[in-house]
Amino acid sequence: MLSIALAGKPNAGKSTFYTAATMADVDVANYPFTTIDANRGVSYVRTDCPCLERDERCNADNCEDGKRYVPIELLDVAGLVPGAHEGKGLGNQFLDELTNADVIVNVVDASGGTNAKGEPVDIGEHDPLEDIDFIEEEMDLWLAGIVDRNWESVERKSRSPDFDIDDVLADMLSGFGASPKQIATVLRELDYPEDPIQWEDAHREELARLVRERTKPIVVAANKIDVAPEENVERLLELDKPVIPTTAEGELALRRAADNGLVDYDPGDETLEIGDDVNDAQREALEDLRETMAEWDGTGVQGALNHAVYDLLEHITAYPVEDAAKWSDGSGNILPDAHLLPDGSTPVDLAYAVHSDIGDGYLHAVNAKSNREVGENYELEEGDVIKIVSTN
Ligand SMILES: Nc1nc2c(ncn2[C@@H]2O[C@H](COP(=O)(O)OP(=O)(O)OP(=O)(O)O)[C@@H](O)[C@H]2O)c(=O)[nH]1
Repeated sequence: MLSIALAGKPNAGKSTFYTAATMADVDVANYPFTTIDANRGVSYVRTDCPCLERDERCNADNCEDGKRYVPIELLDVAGLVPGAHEGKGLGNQFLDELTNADVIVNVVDASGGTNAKGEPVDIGEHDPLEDIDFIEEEMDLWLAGIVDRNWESVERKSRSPDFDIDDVLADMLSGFGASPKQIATVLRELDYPEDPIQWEDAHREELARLVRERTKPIVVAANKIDVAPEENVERLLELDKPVIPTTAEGELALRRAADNGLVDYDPGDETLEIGDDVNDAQREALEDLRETMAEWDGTGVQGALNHAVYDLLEHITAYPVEDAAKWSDGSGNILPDAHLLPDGSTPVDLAYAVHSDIGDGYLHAVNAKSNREVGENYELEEGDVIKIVSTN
């Protein structure tokens, strides 16, 4: 399962974001990994279910009237502070945890109510723009430290006649989630001496930066938009980086209210409907929230997760079925499964995602929307419904 890590300074709102995003509703509570442990849970990205193209909505557990929720893993990486790579705060432990993630949501307190160390201050007192870069810098320095500590071994290996720097670095950085292909791309971008003995610190630092950029893309959640000065949010949005305005507290309140039947709201909706059973104070709070959502296109919590998976990681959602006419599995369940796959994936990749042991049992695939057979090199599109025909 794809893994998204929430990172950011203490008090930025990570735990609130995490609690809201992993809050199981009735349908998803049966999911086996809903709570893995305190900081690791299941959340969802939202997409349009292909059942919207049919007369009837599907009966999948994770489809709410055509709003399809596809599981991902969410990690809450508690308070990272500047200097973490030198062991400040809880330091390296958290950086270690980030290595398990495919993509990072950097939760920033856009209200300026949290200072550089993560302590609460008056709203507007701290400039949130100062909080943007430090996660990248901490990760870069930390990774550069790992490269540095391993460099003697690279130098040693370079004396072997079949030394290949791509292989040695891919091996060293695989624990960070870097694939051999990514390492090869990074090395093409990097200007470096042939002989590892001649590498300087600047080469290793640049290597670390490029590897981090490729393997850990970051989206900023400009959080606390319900109280943030608008100007702060606007300045964050002007950055040359992906930024999604969020109110984690608003999302949490809405999920709880929806659970209690007080509002009609599904995660990712841009607005909410207030029911009749609310008291005056609740109505006022919900109306305020509705105004904030109207200004920023929703609470942004679902938007940040979606941006991480669909835009930064460039994934698509594909739906394997056994019956191409009914779009169902063998027991008649319509569109029972949804798989997130990297853009450019083929039916063969989907077959492997469904049955990792398919081996060479793959025969062919049918696009259930067009009812046509598609070749092995067909590139899957968002929302494709595919029947895979195999020998097993
Ligand atoms: N107004 C407002 N407050 C928020 C929002 N999100 C979180 N908060 C508040 O900010 C404070 C800190 O939130 P947490 O979720 O505990 O922050 P954290 O980043 O997990 O902090 P650590 O656990 O210390 O790393 C709490 O009082 C939250 O209620 C938001 O969207 N709006």
